[in-house]
Amino acid sequence: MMNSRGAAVEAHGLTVVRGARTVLHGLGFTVEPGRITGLLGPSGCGKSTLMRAVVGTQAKVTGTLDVLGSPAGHPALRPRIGYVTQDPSVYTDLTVRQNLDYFAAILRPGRRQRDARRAAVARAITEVDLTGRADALAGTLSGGELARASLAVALLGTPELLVLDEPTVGLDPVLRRDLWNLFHRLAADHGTTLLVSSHVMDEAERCHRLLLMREGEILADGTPETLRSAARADTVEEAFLHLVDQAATRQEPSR
Ligand SMILES: Nc1ncnc2c1ncn2[C@@H]1O[C@H](COP(=O)(O)OP(=O)(O)OP(=O)(O)O)[C@@H](O)[C@H]1O
Repeated sequence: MMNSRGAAVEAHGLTVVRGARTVLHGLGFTVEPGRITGLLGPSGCGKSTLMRAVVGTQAKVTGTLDVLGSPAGHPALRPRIGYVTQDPSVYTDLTVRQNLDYFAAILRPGRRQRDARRAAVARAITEVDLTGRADALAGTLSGGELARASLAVALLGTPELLVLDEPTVGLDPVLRRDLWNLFHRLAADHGTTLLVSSHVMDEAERCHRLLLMREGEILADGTPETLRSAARADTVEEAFLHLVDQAATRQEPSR
Protein backbone atom coordinates (compact mmCIF):
# COMPACT_ATOMS: atom_id res chain seq x y z
CA MET A 1 0.00 0.00 0.00
CA MET A 2 1.38 3.39 -1.00
CA ASN A 3 0.34 6.82 0.18
CA SER A 4 -2.05 8.98 -1.83
CA ARG A 5 0.60 10.26 -4.24
CA GLY A 6 2.16 6.83 -4.74
CA ALA A 7 5.58 7.54 -3.20
CA ALA A 8 7.32 4.64 -1.46
CA VAL A 9 8.85 7.10 1.01
CA GLU A 10 7.68 10.64 1.66
CA ALA A 11 9.31 13.06 4.10
CA HIS A 12 8.35 16.55 5.22
CA GLY A 13 10.33 18.58 7.72
CA LEU A 14 12.39 15.51 8.67
CA THR A 15 14.74 16.49 11.48
CA VAL A 16 17.02 14.18 13.47
CA VAL A 17 19.05 15.05 16.54
CA ARG A 18 21.97 12.79 17.50
CA GLY A 19 23.73 13.57 20.76
CA ALA A 20 23.91 17.36 20.97
CA ARG A 21 23.84 17.83 17.17
CA THR A 22 21.02 18.31 14.70
CA VAL A 23 22.14 15.93 11.96
CA LEU A 24 19.20 16.23 9.51
CA HIS A 25 17.66 19.67 9.05
CA GLY A 26 13.97 19.59 8.07
CA LEU A 27 14.31 17.45 4.94
CA GLY A 28 11.56 17.05 2.36
CA PHE A 29 11.88 14.36 -0.31
CA THR A 30 10.16 11.41 -1.94
CA VAL A 31 11.36 8.00 -3.11
CA GLU A 32 9.55 6.59 -6.16
CA PRO A 33 8.29 3.01 -5.99
CA GLY A 34 9.94 0.33 -8.12
CA ARG A 35 12.97 2.51 -8.86
CA ILE A 36 16.54 2.79 -7.62
CA THR A 37 17.10 6.01 -5.70
CA GLY A 38 20.71 6.86 -4.92
CA LEU A 39 21.42 8.79 -1.74
CA LEU A 40 24.70 10.49 -2.45
CA GLY A 41 26.88 12.80 -0.46
CA PRO A 42 30.20 13.04 1.35
CA SER A 43 31.07 11.03 4.43
CA GLY A 44 29.28 12.35 7.52
CA CYS A 45 26.54 14.26 5.63
CA GLY A 46 23.79 12.14 7.24
CA LYS A 47 23.06 9.33 4.77
CA SER A 48 23.07 6.53 7.36
CA THR A 49 20.98 8.66 9.72
CA LEU A 50 18.38 9.23 7.00
CA MET A 51 18.29 5.50 6.22
CA ARG A 52 17.95 4.60 9.90
CA ALA A 53 15.01 6.99 10.11
CA VAL A 54 13.37 5.33 7.08
CA VAL A 55 13.73 1.83 8.54
CA GLY A 56 12.57 3.05 11.95
CA THR A 57 15.71 2.44 14.01
CA GLN A 58 16.65 6.09 14.60
CA ALA A 59 15.71 7.93 17.79
CA LYS A 60 14.81 11.64 18.05
CA VAL A 61 13.12 11.91 14.65
CA THR A 62 10.63 14.76 14.15
CA GLY A 63 8.58 15.84 11.14
CA THR A 64 6.60 13.51 8.91
CA LEU A 65 8.09 10.35 7.44
CA ASP A 66 5.78 7.90 5.66
CA VAL A 67 7.10 4.59 4.36
CA LEU A 68 4.95 2.33 2.12
CA GLY A 69 1.92 4.24 3.35
CA SER A 70 2.58 3.92 7.12
CA PRO A 71 4.56 6.08 9.55
CA ALA A 72 8.25 5.01 9.61
CA GLY A 73 8.88 2.44 12.33
CA HIS A 74 5.33 1.05 12.28
CA PRO A 75 5.50 -2.66 13.25
CA ALA A 76 3.51 -3.63 10.13
CA LEU A 77 6.43 -2.40 8.01
CA ARG A 78 8.98 -4.84 9.45
CA PRO A 79 8.42 -7.71 6.99
CA ARG A 80 8.09 -5.28 4.08
CA ILE A 81 11.51 -3.63 4.43
CA GLY A 82 15.00 -5.11 3.98
CA TYR A 83 17.87 -3.16 5.52
CA VAL A 84 21.56 -3.85 4.98
CA THR A 85 23.89 -1.83 7.20
CA GLN A 86 27.50 -1.00 6.39
CA ASP A 87 28.76 -3.85 8.55
CA PRO A 88 28.25 -7.43 7.29
CA SER A 89 25.25 -8.90 9.08
CA VAL A 90 26.18 -12.58 8.84
CA TYR A 91 27.88 -14.94 11.30
CA THR A 92 31.40 -15.73 10.11
CA ASP A 93 31.46 -19.19 11.74
CA LEU A 94 28.39 -20.39 9.83
CA THR A 95 28.14 -21.19 6.13
CA VAL A 96 26.13 -18.93 3.83
CA ARG A 97 23.28 -21.45 3.79
CA GLN A 98 23.37 -21.92 7.60
CA ASN A 99 23.19 -18.14 8.04
CA LEU A 100 20.18 -17.94 5.75
CA ASP A 101 18.51 -20.96 7.42
CA TYR A 102 18.96 -19.23 10.77
CA PHE A 103 17.47 -15.89 9.67
CA ALA A 104 14.70 -17.67 7.75
CA ALA A 105 13.78 -19.54 10.95
CA ILE A 106 13.35 -16.20 12.73
CA LEU A 107 11.23 -14.79 9.90
CA ARG A 108 9.11 -17.93 9.38
CA PRO A 109 9.25 -20.01 12.55
CA GLY A 110 7.68 -23.46 12.99
CA ARG A 111 7.65 -26.86 11.24
CA ARG A 112 4.73 -25.94 9.05
CA GLN A 113 6.77 -23.25 7.31
CA ARG A 114 9.73 -25.54 6.63
CA ASP A 115 9.11 -25.78 2.88
CA ALA A 116 8.55 -22.02 2.57
CA ARG A 117 11.83 -21.43 4.46
CA ARG A 118 13.75 -23.78 2.18
CA ALA A 119 12.31 -22.11 -0.91
CA ALA A 120 13.13 -18.60 0.42
CA VAL A 121 16.73 -19.61 1.24
CA ALA A 122 17.26 -21.23 -2.19
CA ARG A 123 15.77 -18.18 -3.94
CA ALA A 124 17.90 -15.69 -1.97
CA ILE A 125 21.11 -17.67 -2.71
CA THR A 126 20.29 -17.75 -6.43
CA GLU A 127 19.35 -14.06 -6.53
CA VAL A 128 22.71 -12.94 -5.16
CA ASP A 129 24.53 -15.50 -7.30
CA LEU A 130 26.18 -17.35 -4.39
CA THR A 131 25.14 -20.89 -5.39
CA GLY A 132 28.77 -21.96 -5.76
CA ARG A 133 29.68 -20.60 -2.31
CA ALA A 134 26.54 -21.58 -0.40
CA ASP A 135 28.37 -24.14 1.73
CA ALA A 136 31.45 -22.00 2.41
CA LEU A 137 31.94 -20.48 5.86
CA ALA A 138 31.00 -16.79 5.74
CA GLY A 139 34.38 -16.02 7.35
CA THR A 140 36.15 -17.33 4.23
CA LEU A 141 34.18 -15.21 1.74
CA SER A 142 35.66 -12.31 -0.22
CA GLY A 143 34.41 -8.77 0.44
CA GLY A 144 32.04 -8.91 -2.51
CA GLU A 145 30.69 -12.34 -1.55
CA LEU A 146 30.18 -11.15 2.02
CA ALA A 147 28.26 -8.10 0.77
CA ARG A 148 26.06 -10.41 -1.33
CA ALA A 149 25.53 -12.78 1.63
CA SER A 150 24.30 -9.82 3.74
CA LEU A 151 22.03 -8.80 0.90
CA ALA A 152 20.68 -12.36 0.67
CA VAL A 153 19.58 -12.12 4.32
CA ALA A 154 17.67 -8.92 3.51
CA LEU A 155 16.02 -10.62 0.50
CA LEU A 156 14.66 -13.56 2.53
CA GLY A 157 11.39 -11.83 3.28
CA THR A 158 10.88 -10.56 -0.34
CA PRO A 159 10.92 -6.93 0.83
CA GLU A 160 9.06 -4.24 -1.11
CA LEU A 161 11.63 -1.66 -0.01
CA LEU A 162 15.35 -2.40 0.22
CA VAL A 163 17.50 0.10 2.10
CA LEU A 164 21.20 -0.48 1.41
CA ASP A 165 23.83 1.54 3.25
CA GLU A 166 26.96 1.84 1.07
CA PRO A 167 26.68 -1.73 -0.25
CA THR A 168 29.57 -1.40 -2.70
CA VAL A 169 32.15 0.22 -0.43
CA GLY A 170 35.55 -1.46 -0.77
CA LEU A 171 34.54 -3.59 -3.76
CA ASP A 172 36.47 -3.77 -7.01
CA PRO A 173 34.86 -2.35 -10.19
CA VAL A 174 33.71 -5.76 -11.46
CA LEU A 175 31.94 -6.66 -8.20
CA ARG A 176 30.41 -3.19 -8.01
CA ARG A 177 29.03 -3.60 -11.52
CA ASP A 178 27.65 -7.07 -10.68
CA LEU A 179 25.94 -5.75 -7.55
CA TRP A 180 24.40 -2.83 -9.46
CA ASN A 181 23.14 -5.27 -12.10
CA LEU A 182 21.49 -7.22 -9.28
CA PHE A 183 19.83 -4.03 -7.93
CA HIS A 184 18.46 -3.32 -11.41
CA ARG A 185 17.15 -6.90 -11.72
CA LEU A 186 15.37 -6.57 -8.37
CA ALA A 187 13.70 -3.32 -9.44
CA ALA A 188 12.81 -4.56 -12.93
CA ASP A 189 11.73 -8.14 -12.13
CA HIS A 190 10.13 -7.73 -8.68
CA GLY A 191 9.21 -4.02 -8.66
CA THR A 192 11.36 -3.62 -5.54
CA THR A 193 12.05 -0.03 -4.44
CA LEU A 194 15.72 0.47 -3.63
CA LEU A 195 17.27 3.28 -1.60
CA VAL A 196 21.04 2.93 -1.96
CA SER A 197 23.63 5.20 -0.36
CA SER A 198 27.09 5.89 -1.68
CA HIS A 199 29.74 8.54 -1.37
CA VAL A 200 31.17 7.54 -4.75
CA MET A 201 29.70 9.95 -7.27
CA ASP A 202 30.28 7.70 -10.29
CA GLU A 203 27.66 5.32 -8.88
CA ALA A 204 25.12 8.12 -9.36
CA GLU A 205 24.85 7.32 -13.06
CA ARG A 206 23.58 3.84 -12.22
CA CYS A 207 20.51 5.15 -10.35
CA HIS A 208 17.10 6.07 -11.74
CA ARG A 209 16.81 8.98 -9.33
CA LEU A 210 19.16 10.79 -6.97
CA LEU A 211 19.01 12.62 -3.69
CA LEU A 212 22.16 14.71 -3.34
CA MET A 213 23.00 15.44 0.30
CA ARG A 214 25.42 17.70 2.08
CA GLU A 215 25.70 18.60 5.77
CA GLY A 216 22.29 17.23 6.69
CA GLU A 217 20.45 18.94 3.83
CA ILE A 218 19.18 17.73 0.45
CA LEU A 219 20.88 19.91 -2.16
CA ALA A 220 18.88 18.54 -5.09
CA ASP A 221 16.83 15.61 -6.29
CA GLY A 222 15.98 14.32 -9.75
CA THR A 223 17.25 11.96 -12.40
CA PRO A 224 20.99 11.97 -13.19
CA GLU A 225 20.05 13.54 -16.54
CA THR A 226 17.97 16.40 -15.07
CA LEU A 227 20.62 17.18 -12.45
CA ARG A 228 23.39 17.24 -15.07
CA SER A 229 21.48 19.42 -17.48
CA ALA A 230 20.25 21.85 -14.78
CA ALA A 231 23.89 22.46 -13.81
CA ARG A 232 25.11 22.29 -17.43
CA ALA A 233 27.56 19.64 -16.23
CA ASP A 234 28.95 16.52 -17.92
CA THR A 235 28.82 14.37 -14.80
CA VAL A 236 26.73 14.19 -11.62
CA GLU A 237 29.92 14.89 -9.65
CA GLU A 238 30.35 18.20 -11.50
CA ALA A 239 26.66 19.00 -10.93
CA PHE A 240 27.08 18.26 -7.21
CA LEU A 241 30.10 20.58 -6.93
CA HIS A 242 28.18 23.29 -8.79
CA LEU A 243 25.29 22.95 -6.31
CA VAL A 244 27.71 23.15 -3.37
CA ASP A 245 29.18 26.39 -4.77
CA GLN A 246 25.68 27.78 -5.36
CA ALA A 247 24.65 26.98 -1.78
CA ALA A 248 27.81 28.66 -0.44
CA THR A 249 27.11 31.80 -2.51
CA ARG A 250 23.54 31.96 -1.18
CA GLN A 251 24.86 31.80 2.39
CA GLU A 252 27.53 34.50 1.87
CA PRO A 253 25.41 37.65 2.37
CA SER A 254 24.22 36.50 5.81
CA ARG A 255 27.75 35.77 7.06
N1 LIG B 1 25.62 9.27 18.33
C1 LIG B 1 25.97 10.40 17.72
N2 LIG B 1 26.09 11.55 18.39
C2 LIG B 1 26.43 12.71 17.77
N3 LIG B 1 26.66 12.80 16.45
C3 LIG B 1 26.57 11.67 15.74
C4 LIG B 1 26.22 10.41 16.31
N4 LIG B 1 26.20 9.49 15.34
C5 LIG B 1 26.51 10.12 14.21
N5 LIG B 1 26.73 11.42 14.44
C6 LIG B 1 27.09 12.45 13.46
O1 LIG B 1 26.03 12.60 12.54
C7 LIG B 1 26.53 12.95 11.26
C8 LIG B 1 25.89 12.08 10.21
O2 LIG B 1 26.34 10.74 10.39
P1 LIG B 1 25.94 9.58 9.36
O3 LIG B 1 26.56 8.32 9.84
O4 LIG B 1 24.49 9.64 9.14
O5 LIG B 1 26.70 10.10 8.03
P2 LIG B 1 26.97 9.35 6.66
O6 LIG B 1 26.68 10.35 5.58
O7 LIG B 1 26.23 8.08 6.62
O8 LIG B 1 28.52 9.07 6.74
P3 LIG B 1 29.39 7.86 6.09
O9 LIG B 1 29.29 8.02 4.59
O10 LIG B 1 30.79 8.15 6.61
O11 LIG B 1 28.83 6.59 6.61
C9 LIG B 1 28.04 12.82 11.32
O12 LIG B 1 28.61 14.10 11.40
C10 LIG B 1 28.30 12.04 12.59
O13 LIG B 1 29.50 12.43 13.19
